[in-house]
Amino acid sequence: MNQKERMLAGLPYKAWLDGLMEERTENKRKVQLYNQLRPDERTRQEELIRSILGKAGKGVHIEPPFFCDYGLNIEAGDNFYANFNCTILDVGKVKIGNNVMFAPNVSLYTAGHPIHPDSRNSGYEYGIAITIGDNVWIGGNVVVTPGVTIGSNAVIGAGSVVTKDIPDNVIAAGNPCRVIREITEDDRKYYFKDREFDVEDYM
Ligand SMILES: CC(=O)SCCNC(=O)CCNC(=O)[C@H](O)C(C)(C)COP(=O)(O)OP(=O)(O)OC[C@H]1O[C@@H](n2cnc3c(N)ncnc32)[C@H](O)[C@@H]1OP(=O)(O)O
Repeated sequence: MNQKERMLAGLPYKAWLDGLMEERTENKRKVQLYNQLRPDERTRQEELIRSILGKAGKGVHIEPPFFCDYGLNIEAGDNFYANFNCTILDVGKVKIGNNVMFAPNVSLYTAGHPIHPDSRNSGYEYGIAITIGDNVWIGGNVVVTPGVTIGSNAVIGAGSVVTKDIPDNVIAAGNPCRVIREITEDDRKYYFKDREFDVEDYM
């Protein structure tokens, strides 16, 4: 296996060999262009983000500035929205489901380095896949660490550091991120805490 194949297999690999550095440079060039587009250049934004991401469903919008290593290792479903300053270290695969929203400063880190300093200084690093289900809302300043899966319909509270898998249908928050409670039918009619919708078309 070359270093790229090792990287994608979640094995220790060296990030500057076998064309990986060139791929990152090419991606950074596109990302820089994306981040410099004017807000009204919607068609160009859409074309460029589709050429950066490995896969993108219908209605993907990522607010600039956005940062990622390769782009190609990110798969986003339909209706993906990421607010300002999203950082995705996509050394490993990142799979994002349908109807997912990221608040500002969400960071997904598939990448990591060995713990022991001698192993770390060898230059080997790794990327372990991150998976986000459907209908997930991730609050501002959330960090997701390598290998985590966030279940469908989950809400991740602002400022959380998600170090372990989060099941479907829960609110989870904190550092480390833990389940606060399940989301149930009772949540349907509220838009914030005990404030009920005053409109009919919210479902
Ligand atoms: C796409 C975009 O751009 S979105 C715009 C950006 N907005 C955001 O990032 C806002 C994100 N919202 C949050 O983090 C909210 O706190 C929510 C959605 C998690 C609140 O969910 P609720 O069910 O209403 O939780 P509630 O406020 O009742 O709190 C329940 C408990 O969790 C705690 N809690 C709530 N949010 C957090 C959090 N982010 N971190 C740690 N603890 C939290 C509360 O303090 C409370 O604890 P207690 O029981 O000890 O008193």
